[in-house]
Amino acid sequence: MTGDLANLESTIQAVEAAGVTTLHVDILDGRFSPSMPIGLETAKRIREVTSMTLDAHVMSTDNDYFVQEMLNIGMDSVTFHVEGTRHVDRLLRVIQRSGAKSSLALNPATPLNVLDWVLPEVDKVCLMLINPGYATDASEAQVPYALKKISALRALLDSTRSEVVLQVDGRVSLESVPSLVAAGARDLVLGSTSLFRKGATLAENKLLLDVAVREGLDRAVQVAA
Ligand SMILES: O=C(CO)[C@H](O)[C@H](O)COP(=O)(O)O
Repeated sequence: MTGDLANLESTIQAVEAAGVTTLHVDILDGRFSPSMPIGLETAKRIREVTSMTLDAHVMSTDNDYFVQEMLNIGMDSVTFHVEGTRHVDRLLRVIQRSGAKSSLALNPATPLNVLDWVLPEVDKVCLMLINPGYATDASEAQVPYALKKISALRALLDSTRSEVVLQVDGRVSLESVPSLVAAGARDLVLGSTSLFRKGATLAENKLLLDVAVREGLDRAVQVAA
């Protein structure tokens, strides 16, 4: 949703040329939160024009419907929010049966204990660091407890030797990447303040991001030692 929505195909090509391998596709229904950047037909076209891995992030009040649509389109992984999903366990199984990777997203204020019973059932957890759907609202800032929440989930995953991927989404800025990675994030959704940061090309931003990730991983090793 932070790419050039009027020139999506060329934006996708530029992202791929910069060396990014996964495209995060934000699907909002305008009701879960008040924005609707990409419709189903656009999502289908994205699948047709790229062979990149597609990571669909469904933010809707009707997850049964939108998750199934994402699977029909051929998304490689599908994330949905626990908030507003009546049958979380069942929907995870629908995704697993399709062969796609399953992922749960948590709004900033949602406690980690909603994961208690389903953590072994997911491939990935997406921690929202802003309120979902408000990426184009400049006043929407990363929540101040982002690092604490990431560290808490990292500790939980490490304590059970879990291989569930810890993704973070929302104002993942070039400056914050080392701290986010050091805290335990391993999958970064790169938007307006990182890959699409103004004043530099996508390729330049990607190179800087690679350095920032390395710094974060080094810091994580130092803390563990
Ligand atoms: O899920 C999202 C919004 O709901 C976006 O993926 C996310 O906000 C990325 O945008 P930015 O990095 O610019 O905040």
